[in-house]
Amino acid sequence: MKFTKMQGNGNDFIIWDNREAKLSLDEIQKTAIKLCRRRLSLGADGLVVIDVPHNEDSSFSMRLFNRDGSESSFSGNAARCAARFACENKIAGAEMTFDTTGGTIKAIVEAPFVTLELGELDTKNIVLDAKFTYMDETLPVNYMHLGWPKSAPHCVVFLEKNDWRPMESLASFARAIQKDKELFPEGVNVNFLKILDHYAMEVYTYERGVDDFTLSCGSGSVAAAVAGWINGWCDSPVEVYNPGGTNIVIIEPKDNDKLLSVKLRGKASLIAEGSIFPEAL
Ligand SMILES: N[C@H](CCC[C@H](N)C(=O)O)C(=O)O
Repeated sequence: MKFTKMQGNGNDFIIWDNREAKLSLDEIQKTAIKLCRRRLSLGADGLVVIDVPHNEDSSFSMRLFNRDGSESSFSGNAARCAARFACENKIAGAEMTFDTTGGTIKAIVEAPFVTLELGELDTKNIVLDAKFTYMDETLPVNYMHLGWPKSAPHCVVFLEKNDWRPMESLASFARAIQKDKELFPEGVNVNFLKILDHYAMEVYTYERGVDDFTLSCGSGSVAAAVAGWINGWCDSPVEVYNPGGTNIVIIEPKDNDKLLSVKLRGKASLIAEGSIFPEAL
């Protein structure tokens, strides 16, 4: 079994081209769980599966399976990696359209950078002015779903710029939010956001399906930038600093700010390609 390893700002993925091998969904989910184990196997935050396109204008389709085998409908960093993989392997040109579980998107590859055109986000579906309380502490939160038509849930938690609490305490807060099955029946990615200035923010994402902080989350960066923009704290383009690198989020309002056209730009780096031995599985 041949693989490619890639990373987008430290969010690392194993890329599996399923166009010929045609593993079943069940086999793919089992493979994701086995291969993503750190130290025991290849190790990654998720497995990206490339397959034949579903639409005439698309060059390929992609799906992302988290390290616990669950599927996410939308991933910014994984989509950038998929686009660069497709370009390097001549599955698509440098400007391409491809299908994701969260809808058909466009990408432009200027290696190692990739810009994704993610389509339009309807602001009426974003929950503003919410709060979440855990262990006697209440923090302001916003939540939204990203991906069209199937979407991934994101919660943005606002921290003060000088809030330097340990990551373990943020992790406990994130897990408490994830446990709220009434608000988030499908689980949720929790993004902690600190506004640095009008064009820059710091974001740490505790990811659903990984059950840990990743070094970067592309969709989390989009959710945080959109929340910052909607609350009037930042303007586009927003530089989102994740521990693993920087994502740029470009937001263009349309129809009296009812719709936001969103682009995500960042690195998608090639690490290695090779064969997986049966013992890795
Ligand atoms: N890290 C990814 C998101 C993975 C999504 C996932 N954890 C979920 O929604 O289940 C990103 O760059 O957007």
